[in-house]
Amino acid sequence: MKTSYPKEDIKVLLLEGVSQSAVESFRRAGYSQIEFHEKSLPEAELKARIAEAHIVGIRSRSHLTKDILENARRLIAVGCFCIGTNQVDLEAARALGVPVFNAPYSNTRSVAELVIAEAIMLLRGIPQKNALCHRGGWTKSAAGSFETRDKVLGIVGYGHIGTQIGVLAEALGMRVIFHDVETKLSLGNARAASSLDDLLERADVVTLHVPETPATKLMIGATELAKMRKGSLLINASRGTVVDIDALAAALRSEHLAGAAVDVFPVEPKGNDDAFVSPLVGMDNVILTPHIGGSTLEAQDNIGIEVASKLVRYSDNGSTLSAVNFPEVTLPEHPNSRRLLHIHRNVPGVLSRINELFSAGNINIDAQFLQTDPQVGYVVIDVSADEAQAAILKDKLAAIPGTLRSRVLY
Ligand SMILES: NC(=O)c1ccc[n+]([C@@H]2O[C@H](COP(=O)([O-])OP(=O)(O)OC[C@H]3O[C@@H](n4cnc5c(N)ncnc54)[C@H](O)[C@@H]3O)[C@@H](O)[C@H]2O)c1
Ligand SMILES: O=C(O)CC[C@@H](O)C(=O)O
Repeated sequence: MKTSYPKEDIKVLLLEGVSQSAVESFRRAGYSQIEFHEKSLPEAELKARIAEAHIVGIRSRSHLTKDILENARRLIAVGCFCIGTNQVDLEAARALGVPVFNAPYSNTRSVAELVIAEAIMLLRGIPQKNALCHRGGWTKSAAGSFETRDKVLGIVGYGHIGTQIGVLAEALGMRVIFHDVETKLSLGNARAASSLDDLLERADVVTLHVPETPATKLMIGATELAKMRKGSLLINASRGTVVDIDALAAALRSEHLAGAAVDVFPVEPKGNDDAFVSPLVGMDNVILTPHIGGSTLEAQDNIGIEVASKLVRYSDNGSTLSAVNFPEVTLPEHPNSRRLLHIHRNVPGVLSRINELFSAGNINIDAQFLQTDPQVGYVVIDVSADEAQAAILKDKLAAIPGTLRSRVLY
């Protein structure tokens, strides 16, 4: 059957060592042209490779800017094999008619477990004791070493990760407070702080779980660090842009903070062979981890399956359920119809032009699905048409002013 993109011609580009479970999912779904890279690619190479690809899968390192996306003429969908989607210009992707998918839940438990472990380690002063032992030292002392029980944990960003941390922390006997821009249902005995400042002033351990947005950029700087309790601890496993890292280094040097655990950095190495540079390097009371909060085999395996299946579903069936930048439609299968997709700028008149086209051609519409957002309209039309009629319809759909993409799916 003639479609706009026969499966065997669809090129899938997978970067940053996404789990093999993703590769297997694409193969099982009949996709054979899969290009896999262990690392992110340098910008020029990324631009060249993505220009050939129909589907691209990335993690947090690859920045899909407007320029790169506009150059990716064949691209139909982007998969972020992680939670964060800040590395993709979502508006630019939407304006080009390219939905972006992610895995909003699959690694949240892994991050929560790491944060709890770090809170315990920091409260006990283990990072510095461990470092000293490695240098042949010995400090058998209870000074600066505390139980978690009854300590106040301040969670900034009480979403999927923040709430799980709250539940785990309460099981250890911690008192949980949180700050969020949205009104959130408190789980267990957690209580909303009256403001970020209130949280910073009360918490023994502050942990950050906000997304990277303009509002969270440098949300924790010198002023906020100064508001934290003397001897308190900071954990950042959200995004490197959320904390002013030089101000954090200064707060640790002055011993205002007793320690920190940092998993994400304003500038991160592109891959495992590149050097890591940070003002926190060499500080014994800081746990440094290479952005592995969500990197467990379980999480990566699940993310691979979750995001690949969303991309396959979109490519095979047109469903955009859970796309982060695009009108969402869930589509039933109509194997006896032909399915056409039309993505357009949401301007008056496009839908009537589409429908006129079918009535003029005396083509029966078996089912039609429409979803719009203020910028983009997405119409899926199942029709009784033969192969030649579908091809003609596709060309006519493509010629409607305001069209971003059109496609014969099956
Ligand atoms: N280190 C890692 O490996 C790793 C793994 C997964 C996620 N992350 C990061 O963690 C972030 C949070 O993940 P999640 O699944 O909990 O996301 P989420 O969307 O479920 O929760 C984020 C919460 O932050 C709140 N928020 C947004 N802006 C805020 C602001 N300015 N002030 C206060 N609260 C604000 C939101 O309302 C929401 O409740 C992700 O966006 C990602 O960047 C890191
Ligand atoms: O795997 C990654 O590169 C990012 C992990 C994490 O920060 C996320 O956003 O899910």
